[in-house]
Amino acid sequence: MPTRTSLVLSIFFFKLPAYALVGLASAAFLVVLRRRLRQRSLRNISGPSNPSFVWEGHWRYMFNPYAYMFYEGLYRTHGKVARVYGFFGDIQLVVSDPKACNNIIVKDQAIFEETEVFRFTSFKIHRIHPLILSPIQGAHHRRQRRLLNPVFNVNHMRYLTPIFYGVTRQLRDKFRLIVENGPQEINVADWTGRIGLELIGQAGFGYSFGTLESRNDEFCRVLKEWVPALASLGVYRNLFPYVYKIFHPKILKIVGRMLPWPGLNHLMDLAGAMNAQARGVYETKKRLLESGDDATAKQVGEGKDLISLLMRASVAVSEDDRLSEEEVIAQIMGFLVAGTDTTSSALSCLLHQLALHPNVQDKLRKELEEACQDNEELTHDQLVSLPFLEAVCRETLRLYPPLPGVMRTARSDAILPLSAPIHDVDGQKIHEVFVPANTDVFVQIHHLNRDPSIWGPDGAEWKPERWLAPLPESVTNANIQGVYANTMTFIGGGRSCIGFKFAQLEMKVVLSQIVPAFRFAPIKAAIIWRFGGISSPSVEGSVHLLPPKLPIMISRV
Ligand code: HEM
Repeated sequence: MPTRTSLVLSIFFFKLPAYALVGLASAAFLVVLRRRLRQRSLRNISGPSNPSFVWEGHWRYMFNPYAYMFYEGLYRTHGKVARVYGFFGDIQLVVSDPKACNNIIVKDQAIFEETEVFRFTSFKIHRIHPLILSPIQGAHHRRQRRLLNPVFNVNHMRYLTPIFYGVTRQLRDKFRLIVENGPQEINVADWTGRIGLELIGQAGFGYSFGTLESRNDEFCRVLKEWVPALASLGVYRNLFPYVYKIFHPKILKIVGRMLPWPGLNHLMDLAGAMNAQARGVYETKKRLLESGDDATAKQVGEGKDLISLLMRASVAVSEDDRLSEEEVIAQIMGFLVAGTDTTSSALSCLLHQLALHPNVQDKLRKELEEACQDNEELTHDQLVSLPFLEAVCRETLRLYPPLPGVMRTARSDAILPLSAPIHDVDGQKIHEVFVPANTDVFVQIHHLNRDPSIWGPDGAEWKPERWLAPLPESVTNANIQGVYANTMTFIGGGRSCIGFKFAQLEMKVVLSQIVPAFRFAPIKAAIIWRFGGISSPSVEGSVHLLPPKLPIMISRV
């Protein structure tokens, strides 16, 4: 006969945990079943079969540096709305139909919100405060945008222009030294990474990272590795929202460190480095602002940088609207993540195209030389009025969007109208797609921006001249509601890129200084532009994708 104590012990140690496990498993099964039943209408959408039901579906192909091949195949075989599989057979949609994309990003933005996976993996991993780029939604997000908008307006861009020139002069001097004794091969991706960080440092935070003086190379690497490191977690990122809801972040941090999972450990190291850097910038700024106007005037950027403005503006508003210390640090981190690698990728790509198209390069050089006859450094207004410079930037950002896609989740049932009907798996025409609540959708900016039915049969070619004539009617008719040049490169709606004018100005200042001074030519090896999270170049056949490599010959003009 079992004693009373052994009975209690067996219930406590064996039966209760077993019941709890069975309970949890049954609850998870019911959740999955309910979702599958609700998603059954999506099975009619054309798409590849599920390579692994239980675990990762297509995520292995969608989030790796070779993802561009998968998306290309998907687009060619299944068209502008394709069904793919995620975690435990979850159905997701990859969309590049213009009307459907407008609905997701603008018209129904209240329904299609940032995915939980993005919110949790990106920022909670290091327990940083919610920031504009991440979990915050609704009123909280609008409040932060309200505070940030003025620091990104055109007037402020005029103030920032001289800061951009200061940094770019440093780059030009470096290039001059490199080509002193004749043409040289340089890794453009490395240099654009350095200048991208220094520009955001000085103009964004009034802080020099010293990347053009060969200081802080390590931090450039951290930023370049962040998005690929996130993508490398693959489908396992789906677990994060659940574990974060159940366990305390401190426990997760300790457990995360102990897990034999190099990808996660690496991501935590990167997040730690970014957090420390962002805190360092904040502390420096705070000290300077507290020491008064004289000290601020002497710092890099003379206190006109975005974060100084934000901190001052934040003091001036009511207590409820004020950004807390953690929120400002979060903004710094957000700008670092959102504004460095993206601009670096765009600039690299533009210089690559100029190297491949010497005629375009000459034409751009001529326009810049003529404009700079009286003054080597053009004002903001002069820069934005140069038609060919504008055309070259637009064409690059259209054809090679640094962020090739964004992800959203339908918070409630939604209907996606289509600009042209698609055929379901039975060959029936569909004019709209019913999207059940909790379905993830990927807006495929890369394919939308080069769609031949919008941009014409040469939509996939780099032709800056297309912007010098009126655009075809098909572009106007597509009515793309992105904030930039009939494209979704910076998306649209309430979550559009707040830094899109900043990014364009960076690109234009850099080009205005280096194109008249140097000639860029391709090397023999082919360059491949890969994307998983962010577009980045590498030499064809190269196994090492990080750091990105874009070798180009540079010589004096
Ligand atoms: C060529 C360069 C850039 C590109 C292509 C780009 C693209 C984008 C895209 C597509 C988004 C939306 C992401 C999503 O919703 O999932 C975004 C958001 C954002 N970007 Fe950019 N970006 C660029 C440069 C910058 C710069 C230079 C800054 C800051 C100085 C910046 C700050 C932000 C912020 C703060 C958000 C979040 C906005 C919000 O959630 O309200 N970006 N960007």
